[in-house]
This record gives sequence, C-alpha cells and structure tokens, in this order.
Amino acid sequence: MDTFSNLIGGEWTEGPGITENINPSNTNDVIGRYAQGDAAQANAAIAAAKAAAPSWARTNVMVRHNILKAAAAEIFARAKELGDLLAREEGKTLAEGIGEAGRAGQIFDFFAGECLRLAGEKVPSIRPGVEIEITREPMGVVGMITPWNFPIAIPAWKIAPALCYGNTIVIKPAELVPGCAWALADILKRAGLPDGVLNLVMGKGSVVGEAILSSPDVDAVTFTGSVATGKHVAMKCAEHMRKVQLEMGGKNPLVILDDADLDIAVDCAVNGAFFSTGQRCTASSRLIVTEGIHDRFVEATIAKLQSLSVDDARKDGTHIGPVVDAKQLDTDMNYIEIGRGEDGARLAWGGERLNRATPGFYLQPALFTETSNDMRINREEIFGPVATVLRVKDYDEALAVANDTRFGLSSGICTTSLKYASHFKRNAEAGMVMVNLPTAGVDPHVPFGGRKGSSYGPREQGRYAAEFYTTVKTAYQLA
Ligand SMILES: NC(=O)C1=CN([C@@H]2O[C@H](COP(=O)(O)OP(=O)(O)OC[C@H]3O[C@@H](n4cnc5c(N)ncnc54)[C@H](OP(=O)(O)O)[C@@H]3O)[C@@H](O)[C@H]2O)C=CC1
Ligand SMILES: O=C(O)CCC(=O)C(=O)O
Repeated sequence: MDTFSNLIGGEWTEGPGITENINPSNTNDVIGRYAQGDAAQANAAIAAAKAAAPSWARTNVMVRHNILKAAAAEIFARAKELGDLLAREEGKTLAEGIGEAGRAGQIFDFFAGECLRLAGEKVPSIRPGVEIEITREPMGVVGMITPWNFPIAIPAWKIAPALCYGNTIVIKPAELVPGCAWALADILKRAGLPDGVLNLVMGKGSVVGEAILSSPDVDAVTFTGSVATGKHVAMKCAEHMRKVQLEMGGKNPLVILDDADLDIAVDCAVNGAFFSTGQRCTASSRLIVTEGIHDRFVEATIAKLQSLSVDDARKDGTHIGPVVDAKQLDTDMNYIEIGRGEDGARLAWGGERLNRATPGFYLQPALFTETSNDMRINREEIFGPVATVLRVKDYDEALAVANDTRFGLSSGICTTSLKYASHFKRNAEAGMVMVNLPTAGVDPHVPFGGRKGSSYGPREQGRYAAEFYTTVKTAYQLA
C-alpha cells in the first residue's frame, strides 16, 4: 500500500505518525497511509514558508501565472482520477467528485489569469507636488485549515489566490481526507512551485492545527469548518492580532411559494438538501413552504426521494453516497431521534441506516414535516441528509422564518413572481441568494461567504479574495 508524506520546504518528509485513509463506502478499503505530522513538523513548515516568502512575493507574475496554469491543466487532465479519489475518501458520488475536481481546475485557471491583472492605483494628492500610489502586498505566511466535505475545491480556493497574490502557505487538510490535498501539493510541486512556497502538514487539528494557530510567524489564517472550531481559531488569531477568515456553518432556507413551478421546486429541494449527502454548509436544510403548495410539494419530494439510490459512492447509478464517517453518522442519527422525540416533528420519509454490499455509513435521507422554527432540528446545523419542511401562511411569514436563524450563508426561493423574487433577493439575510436554484452549488469566480454566524472576515473566491490575501499600502511621494 502507498504511503504519502508531508511536504516541508520542498522535501517529502515522513511524519512521526501514520493515518489510514478509509473509504466510507467500504470500511475494509484502505486508500493509503498518510503521514500524521506533529507540532515540530508544523513549525518546520512555517519556518520554510517564512524563508520562502520574500522571494515568492517578488517572483515575476508570469512565472506565477505559468505555475497556476500548469496546475489547472493537470487537474483538468486528471479530473476523472482525482474525482474517483475524492469519491473514495469522502463519499460524494463519482459524478460529484469529478465535478468538484473540475471546479478546482477552474479555480486555478481563474487565479492564473488574475496573476496578470494585478494592479494598483495612482491618485492625485490634495497637496501640490505629491503623488499617491495605492498598492496591494502579500500577507506573508498564510495558515490554512480545511474541512473534509470539499476535499479538493476548498484547498484549491484557498491555495490558488494565496499563490496568485504572492503568499506562502502551510496547509493542514482534514484528517479524514488527506488524499486530495496531497494530490494538489504534488501537482503544484511538479508544476514548478519553488521549495517552501507550499507546505503540506497532514495530521490532527488539535496538534498541527493548534501549532499553526500558536505560531507568531503565521501572518494570516483561513479556516473552513464548524462554528465551534471557527470561534477557537478567531480567538487564537486575536491573541496574535492576525488577519483571519472563517467559513462555518449554515441552516439555509429554501422558500417555496404557491406560484412555484413544482418540478423546479422539488429538484432544488432534493439537490440542495440531500445531494453530496447533505454535507454542504450551503445545504437547503429548511424547506419553508406556503400552504397552497405544501401537500403537493411534500408528496412530490417524497416520490423523488423514493427514486434515488443510496449506495457506494463510486457505483454506477448511485445518487447519494454514504455519510463521511461513523462520528458524523452518529450525529445525524442523534438529530433524527431529537426530531422524532423531543422536537415532536413527523418523520415523513427515511432516516434509517441502510445495509449495502460493502460495510459503509449508509443513511436513507430523512425528511421531517410538521416542524416549527424553534425546534432543534431547525436551529442547529446537522450536516447530513436531513431536511425539514416548515409550513407557512404566505410570503411575509416565509421571509421572516427564513431570516430567523443565527446563520446567514445561502438563502433560496422558488417562485414565478418577479415581485417576490426581487423582494427576497433584497431582504434575505444571507451572503448568497438563489432564485429557482438550489442553495448549494456555487460558481468558482464570484464571492463566496455569508453573514451572521456563518462567516467572519473577508469573502473567499473571485477577485474579492484579494481582500484577505493582500494588505493595502498607500505610498506618498514628493515628485
Ligand atoms: N461549513 C463547513 O463547510 C463545514 C462544517 N462542518 C461542521 O462541523 C461539524 C464537525 O465537523 P469537523 O470536521 O469535526 O469540523 P472541525 O471544525 O472540527 O474541523 C475542520 C478543520 O479544523 C481542524 N481542527 C479541529 N480542531 C482544531 C483545533 N483545535 N485547532 C485547529 N484546527 C482544528 C480539523 O482537523 P481534523 O482533521 O483533525 O478534524 C479540520 O481540519 C460538522 O458536523 C458540521 O456541522 C464540518 C465541515 C465543513
Ligand atoms: O455549495 C457549494 O458549492 C460550496 C459549499 C461549501 O463550500 C461547503 O459546504 O463548505
């Protein structure tokens, strides 16, 4: 079986420990043995990133462009293989895995172009004979802590802009999915990235992640994951007065009005709530449905769910793969019990563990009806294939319920009314709003992020990524 090392200062370096990467569709399948780093390795990686930072910041933008472009080309060429690895280690379906690998390619492609569009401003001064230049400079060493649910796209959308804007990197991927991050590090190394510019330290958050957060030599930290860990990351960054960017949970509403096209509404709900096994921070976990369409919507959604196959992520015909691991499956089952029990909701479909040909973490998607917005299943992020239906009187009540949450990542509406669609776009308290589209599934070249408890700090992706990965300098000169 293959063993995969950490990348520190350009050298593939064995870890003091090893983690086995297990396939959630078949727990007998060990994908590979991956290094498990410790604090000493994290600190060596930070030192390497610090040493490489001045030279990478000065590297010709065409060189940076060429490296990112070459990485994009290899990712596109290997999208099927990388998508297969992703499906095998995370449990997304093969189609979703290949789609996510393609998305990583698009992100590298986009930021390759951005390397050649870096620009500053020249501004007239109010003082005679004085010139002002406003420029952006790299932050320096960026620490990256990434989650398991988008094993290639999230590392890509942090690494690509960081490199484009001249930063060096220490990345710690989630322990459950080291394979895709290792593949990206390997691709970038072979694309010609100088030693020390990208350092990969696989290992535990409590060890490697903590070392990144505790180092005075890390200039900025970008994190995606749970709210609890995100708060901890923010506190540690505050201690160092360090720039931080957090992308955390969601409890995303999808409003369905009486005048919605029923087929579109059901497609949006099923895709948004259950595809990728519901393990998306943008998942449509609350379906807010007006009275006139409620019963038809619930009936059609259940019919659609009945037609979906939950099985091995890499098997032909699978629509929904397994839950990522035993711990997340326990969380999901626990919330299903809370929904049925203390919350008093009606489990209208699914919610039971499934056995398949191989031992895996299979769960029939669960749909709760007769729920109210104060129930725990409507207030807490579950992060699994569990969605609720909230029956409301009209649009005004739907909007109020949609906004009644501590989260604010993505928000959607299905309607044929221009009036309601426009009003919703203006009044939804979310960073992203979707009309007649699922709340999950975003483009790679535009800002991604939310409000309230979902996000903290500047947006990710697209040109807005510059706000996090650069610092602004205003220079005055007597001409
Ligand atoms: N918004 C989103 O995109 C995501 C949200 N979640 C939510 O989080 C819940 C739990 O998932 P989980 O993976 O445990 O999320 P975590 O927030 O614990 O993990 C995210 C990343 O942070 C790391 N980490 C954990 N503890 C620390 C620490 N003390 N210091 C630094 N880094 C740390 C993890 O490392 P390690 O690999 O060791 O766990 C992982 O790389 C899910 O049920 C879901 O609700 C999860 C993933 C993505
Ligand atoms: O919905 C998407 O496309 C992205 C979701 C995401 O980034 C996440 O779940 O962490």
